Amino acid sequence: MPAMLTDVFRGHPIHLPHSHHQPDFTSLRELPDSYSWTPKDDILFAAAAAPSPPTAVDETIPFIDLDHPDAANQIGHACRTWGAFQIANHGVPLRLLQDIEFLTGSLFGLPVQRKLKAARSETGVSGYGVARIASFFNKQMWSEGFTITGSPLNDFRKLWPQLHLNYCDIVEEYEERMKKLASKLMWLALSSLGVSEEDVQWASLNSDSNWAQAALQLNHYPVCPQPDRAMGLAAHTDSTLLTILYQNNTAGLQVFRDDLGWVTVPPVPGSLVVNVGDLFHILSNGLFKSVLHRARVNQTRARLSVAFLWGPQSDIKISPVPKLVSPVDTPLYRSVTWTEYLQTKATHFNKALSMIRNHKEE
Ligand SMILES: C=C1C[C@]23C[C@@]1(O)CC[C@H]2[C@@]12CCC[C@@](C)(C(=O)O1)[C@H]2[C@@H]3C(=O)O
Ligand SMILES: O=C(O)CCC(=O)C(=O)O
Ligand SMILES: [Fe+2]
Repeated sequence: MPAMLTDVFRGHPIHLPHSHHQPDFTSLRELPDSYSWTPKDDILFAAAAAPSPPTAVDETIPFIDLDHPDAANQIGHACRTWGAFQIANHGVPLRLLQDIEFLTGSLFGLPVQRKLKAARSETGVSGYGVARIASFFNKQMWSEGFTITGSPLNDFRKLWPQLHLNYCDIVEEYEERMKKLASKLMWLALSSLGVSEEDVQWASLNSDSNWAQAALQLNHYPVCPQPDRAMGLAAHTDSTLLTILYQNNTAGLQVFRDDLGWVTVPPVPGSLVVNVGDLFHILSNGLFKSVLHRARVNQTRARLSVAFLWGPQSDIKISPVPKLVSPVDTPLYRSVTWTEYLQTKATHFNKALSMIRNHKEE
């Protein structure tokens, strides 16, 4: 049995530079110093868009209708240029999106003491706590999270002694739908590069995606007294093949483009955001860009998001598709399993990709 996502951080306990306790966000009228970010705490904190012509002001990630006959090429283009896009006609029922949003709101609305009953351990993946990347920053993020890997039954029983089974059903249905959608999106994106199932042996063995696994990350960004100085979730790329993100009707997600700076992804009710993760960047031999993104907060509305983080089972080695590597070149990256990559990231954070890059012989 290959190691599961649940075990990846056994040897990589999280060490937070600040107090481990979640504050009671609702009682704070002023941003405590430990939550006040400056460019010193994150070099890209204030990276504004470069002065640009007026037409570029509203530029944001592409919005793609999956029923459009040219959807595959549009997805491929978005993966190469932005590393992110939004989708409509994705087939996930609106009712299910509303259910997962309700579940998320209800979870974070519980009293802190109850949430802490399901606190994530230092070496664990699942449960309530701050994002794992918190250990790489001196300042704290204005958010709380809940990660689900495998069955949420044990944790949910602690959170909702009465209603946990209903909530487990919602998570199960959501993950089922997301798995199918993620696999569809991956093949659409690869087909735009002329890559088909025969070219990716490990993925084509099983058409029902039994080679994949996922984590669900629920995020809550409470209303913030001084949003300009706060950071909801600091800039990062996801380690996944693909991440499918649902955001409630409150802006906050931003993606980074070298030429544009931070660009806001406007919430479009009923649509989903798709991010290219580091493993897809590796698989595509660097053609698809894993998108640097972050979440900002605001003064009037709490924000919720649900990220479906999707990648291969832990025994699968990901390496650049041979078809995408020129015969005279070496592949850009060495092969790596998701577990190995997550462990590299747990130590080296945003340098993880460069750690597994093949460097040209001089
Ligand atoms: C599968 C995973 C991806 C993730 C680490 C994790 O084991 C579970 C949580 C995921 C998450 C969600 C918030 C942002 C992120 C960088 C983090 O700290 O935890 C991602 C991780 C990732 O993609 O590397
Ligand atoms: O809340 C968001 O919009 C981003 C969340 C995110 O990036 C993540 O959970 O990995
Ligand atoms: Fe993310």
